Amino acid sequence: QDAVPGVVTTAAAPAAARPHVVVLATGGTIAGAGASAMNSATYTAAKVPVDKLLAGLPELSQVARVSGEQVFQIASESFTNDNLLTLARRVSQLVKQPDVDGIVVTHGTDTLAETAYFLGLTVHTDKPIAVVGSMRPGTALSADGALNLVNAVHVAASKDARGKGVLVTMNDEIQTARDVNKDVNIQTGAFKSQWGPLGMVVEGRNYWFRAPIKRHTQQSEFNIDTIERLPQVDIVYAYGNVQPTAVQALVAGGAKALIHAGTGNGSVADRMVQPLRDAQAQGVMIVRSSRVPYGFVLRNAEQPDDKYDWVAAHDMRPEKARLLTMLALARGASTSELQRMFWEY
Ligand SMILES: NC(=O)CC[C@H](N)C(=O)O
Repeated sequence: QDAVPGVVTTAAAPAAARPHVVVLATGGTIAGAGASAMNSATYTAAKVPVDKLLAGLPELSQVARVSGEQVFQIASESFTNDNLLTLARRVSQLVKQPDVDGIVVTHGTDTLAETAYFLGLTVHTDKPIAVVGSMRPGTALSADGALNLVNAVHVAASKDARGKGVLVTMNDEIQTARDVNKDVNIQTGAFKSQWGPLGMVVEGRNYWFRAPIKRHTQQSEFNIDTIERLPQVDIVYAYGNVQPTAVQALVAGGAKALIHAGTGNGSVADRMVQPLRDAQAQGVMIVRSSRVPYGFVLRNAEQPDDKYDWVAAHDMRPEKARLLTMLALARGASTSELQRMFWEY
């Protein structure tokens, strides 16, 4: 066993032949605990430490040599840009180690898809990175975390998962980080992609049906090893009777870009167009996304993006559009470069 402080090795010897998977724990419901087995929705997230999580799953040792590190112990709605940078840097360090074959990140489900997309944009590796959470705490009846975690370790340990970027293993499905989102907030089948999962993992075997087509990991122009900080990018939500108050406050608060979570095909209320253009005149980039979860935003549909020099977020949800825009601005990208990135990533 490796005598690294804070690292627990749960696999039994002879482990050398098995792939080595590092589980980076960040909190969430997969580390949650409730008062009784009936508490499937009322419980405290981010309670159980990673060594206890791994020790409770002897099945893991059949899959891989597993070590665990507690990176954070938080609910994922509280994730900050600093958390993203810290986590991505640690993943990047680990994947460079020849003795590491794959990475699992355990995460609260609320912003799991954001973190997974960020890792896929910034970590350069062909080693599998599986991000996983659960919808029920381990103390609940029909808790889903145990199998989700075993599946994540299996995928992270798999040669056939190499080169497929960051994957999300929830509810027996293997999803690509780019496409997947939490679309249901109370059932175990919570993670969906409008373009469909890449495959499934069942009883320790991966069944693949397709591969990601968009740029990620090794083909990405972003690299966590060279990113020092992320610029402030905020989201403004569209709704009936919306007023420019939020736009003005966010610009005054230092936003370098605004993601407009528009109605329909990224439409913008007539009274919001000038406030957004005023923000832009102060150097704030404007990105048009949609609050509608499925479909995608087209350039120059609903608003004249060419004329205004606005960017269309394609099929990226506002919260994921924020991540790509931060990374683009950190590289000093122009609006046309950011538009290219929305087509490519
Ligand atoms: N199912 C969950 O993980 C939700 C718990 C918590 N809100 C989080 O995202 O961390």
